[in-house]
Amino acid sequence: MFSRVARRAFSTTKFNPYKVTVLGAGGGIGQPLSLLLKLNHKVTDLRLYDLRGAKGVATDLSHIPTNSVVRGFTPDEGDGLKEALKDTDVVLIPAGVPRKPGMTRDDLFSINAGIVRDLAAAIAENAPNAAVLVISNPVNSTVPIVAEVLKSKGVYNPKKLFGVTTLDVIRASRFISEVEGTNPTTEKVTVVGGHSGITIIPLISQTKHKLMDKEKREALIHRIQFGGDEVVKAKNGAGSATLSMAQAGAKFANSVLAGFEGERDVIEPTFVDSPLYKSEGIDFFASPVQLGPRGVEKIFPIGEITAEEEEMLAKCKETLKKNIEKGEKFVTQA
Ligand SMILES: NC(=O)C1=CN([C@@H]2O[C@H](COP(=O)(O)OP(=O)(O)OC[C@H]3O[C@@H](n4cnc5c(N)ncnc54)[C@H](O)[C@@H]3O)[C@@H](O)[C@H]2O)C=CC1
Ligand SMILES: O=C([O-])CC(=O)C(=O)O
Repeated sequence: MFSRVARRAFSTTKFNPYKVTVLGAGGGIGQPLSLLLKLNHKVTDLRLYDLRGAKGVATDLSHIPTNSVVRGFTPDEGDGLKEALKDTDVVLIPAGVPRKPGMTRDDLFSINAGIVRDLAAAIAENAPNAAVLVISNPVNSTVPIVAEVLKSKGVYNPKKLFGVTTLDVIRASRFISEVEGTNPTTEKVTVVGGHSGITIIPLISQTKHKLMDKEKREALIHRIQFGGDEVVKAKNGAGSATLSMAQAGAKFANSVLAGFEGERDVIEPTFVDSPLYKSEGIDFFASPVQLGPRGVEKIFPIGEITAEEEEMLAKCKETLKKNIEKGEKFVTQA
């Protein structure tokens, strides 16, 4: 028997029927990300796809008594990719290879570009209205690849394509709290630009710690920019960030769903098709974005920054432009 309170809670709980698909669900990020999505009450239909292992992960997660049905798909039985994508609302893509020590994210391009291109083509065909959240590196290039594929199929909606840069944002909160001895859960740092090394720009001048001394600030910025390397080095050949990335990906997906649900003031920095520096040939840029029922509602400019940050921005733009063009050309000049 339910108690009166429990019965009331049960009868008034509203479940929104969102379908979410993870491509690369059997991997280091895919598995914990799928677990976190299984725990998200906004998700009712969770589809997990991978070249291998997705069925086992799905069966395992299916025993958790949350509101979603979870199914696993692989290419060996029927058209698994098609079934995983059919009319889904949100697709997260952590498919692809991770770094080993000594590699840059750009070194992953030769393998991951083709993986992401082919998955984008399947999305265009089976879920043209889905929000696409790209995790696979190098994000600065894989997001433009997805855009070009969707354009070539006539289904590109710039309001629904996102490069997930949330890991930079959560790292920034954590690292600044370590430096300042504060509570990481209340630290907010706006991180703009892209997702690799010097293209990652944490705007410390816009935090409550803007008076931090120069040496401390420079070390903090460097740690945020190269936080990924810290994990790659510690894992010593076994891959890159997976658990913190799963948390970041699940957080961002939850914000996209909150936007779909019409929640107000859902703002997340993310790498999107952006007007901010288009006149300089930079088609994509990460800055705070308001999320809503149609995806991107509003892209905020980066606001007032210091001369030091202006310098970082100039360097970021140079690299970002090349990374974006590399991705675009991979599709358009194929
Ligand atoms: N955006 C970000 O902040 C971050 C991005 N990453 C990137 O995420 C990607 C995945 O990293 P991990 O999960 O650690 O790698 P992983 O190797 O553990 O998992 C990747 C999974 O993708 C699957 N896969 C490969 N090709 C596929 C295809 N065509 N279709 C479906 N699945 C496919 C593999 O079978 C594997 O299970 C890497 O490119 C990594 O650099 C990693 C951390 C942070
Ligand atoms: O460093 C990597 O290769 C993975 C990644 O993008 C990150 O941890 O930020």
